[in-house]
Amino acid sequence: MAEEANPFESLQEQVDDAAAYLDVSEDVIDRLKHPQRVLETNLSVELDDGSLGRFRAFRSQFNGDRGPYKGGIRYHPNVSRDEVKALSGWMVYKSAIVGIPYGGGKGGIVIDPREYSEAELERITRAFATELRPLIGEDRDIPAPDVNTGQREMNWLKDTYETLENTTAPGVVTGKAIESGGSAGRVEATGRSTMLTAREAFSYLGRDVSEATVAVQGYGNAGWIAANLLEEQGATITAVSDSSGAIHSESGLDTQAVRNHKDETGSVAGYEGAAEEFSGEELLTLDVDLLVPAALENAIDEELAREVEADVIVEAANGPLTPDADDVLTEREVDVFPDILANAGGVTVSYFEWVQNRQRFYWDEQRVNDELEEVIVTAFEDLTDAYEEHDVPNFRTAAYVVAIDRVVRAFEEGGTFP
Ligand SMILES: NC(=O)C1=CN([C@@H]2O[C@H](COP(=O)(O)OP(=O)(O)OC[C@H]3O[C@@H](n4cnc5c(N)ncnc54)[C@H](OP(=O)(O)O)[C@@H]3O)[C@@H](O)[C@H]2O)C=CC1
Ligand SMILES: O=C(O)CCC(=O)C(=O)O
Repeated sequence: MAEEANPFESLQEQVDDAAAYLDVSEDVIDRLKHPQRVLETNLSVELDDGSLGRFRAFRSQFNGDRGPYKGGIRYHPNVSRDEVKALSGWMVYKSAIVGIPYGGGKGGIVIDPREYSEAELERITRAFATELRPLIGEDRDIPAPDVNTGQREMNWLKDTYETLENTTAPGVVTGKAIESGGSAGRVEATGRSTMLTAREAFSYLGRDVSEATVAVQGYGNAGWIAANLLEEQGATITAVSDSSGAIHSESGLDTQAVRNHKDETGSVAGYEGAAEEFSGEELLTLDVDLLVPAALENAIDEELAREVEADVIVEAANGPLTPDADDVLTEREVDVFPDILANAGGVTVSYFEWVQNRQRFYWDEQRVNDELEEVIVTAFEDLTDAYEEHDVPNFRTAAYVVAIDRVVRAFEEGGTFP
């Protein structure tokens, strides 16, 4: 089996690919390929049985030229220093392409949260918040949810920070519950931008997403909402998967009923409305119009890319394609619309949440969704304009051309120190 791609090297390759189309010096590009700083820490937390749990945790602050570091916190056994570095770099270019005033950061704890009680997870999260406290702040670095974290963890982070700082600072994290200062529409935002990107992509390609058949890998926050909103657009969701495997129905799955089944049983497997079940990997090579990877990095490598049958890929996950897979799909003329645009709804509505927190003035869901749509449609146009203007091989490189140019301009116009 081929060696797993290192996501940090993937990010660096993506930056280099786009830099070839920009008139920017090598040292400035090099600066855009390395994080500013990475916190690595070991959390010591008492477990329910009285033993001492030890957990490695990271926070990478990649680049702050366009604003405070911003990005989620992931709980997963595969979290690593290089994964967090890559994810924080992707945040830089994501914020830039949608034009929101943030840099990029990302954090994570090496943990399988399913093995711990809620009380243990709270102590672990509060221990991490204590380590993060000197680095984060409403104008410094603003965490948010990612894989296996959500409103609950964000509330604990905020509460710990505010207690230690003896202040109120709701904008120190986003993705909070509404009662703790969260924004309407944040839970749905990542899936919503995926749907909007797919809608714009199909229209750009002279097609209609309402007529598309769709397969979605991953049925968590990003995947299930994307599936649900695409179904609402009229698309037929023929297959979805989670870590237990994939379910399939040629006539279309009822996404809400699948969600209810997963809430009750823990997985999509066993959903009675499915005609058949197969491995999660098989879902990625189904003959569908649209494939939405919404799980983890490196879902599609070079070998699998040769077997992809979808016409269009819209990336809800961060980094689901290895650079080699990207090359194969470009050669095979499969249109890939990149993560830094397609899942940018999460950070965009996080930005709206932060604005609302700073103003202590809250918007209704319609306003959030309308503003999000405008941001994504504008960014999509910026991306396709760059695709047409530069002789780039694919939409990912076009997105990076736009994003890198914006970060470089902020750096150069902001001046260098000393
Ligand atoms: N949450 C957010 O706001 C944002 C998330 N993202 C990105 O979206 C992706 C998903 O995150 P999110 O939805 O938040 O995370 P969740 O933890 O909510 O969901 C992750 C989903 O992926 C599934 N999964 C894991 N491994 C596999 C696999 N091998 N095959 C199929 N499915 C698998 C999980 O299965 P199971 O349920 O069985 O565990 C789960 O359904 C990540 O790349 C994340 O960085 C991007 C922007 C914002
Ligand atoms: O909402 C945010 O700030 C960031 C979400 C995130 O981690 C991501 O976009 O990958």
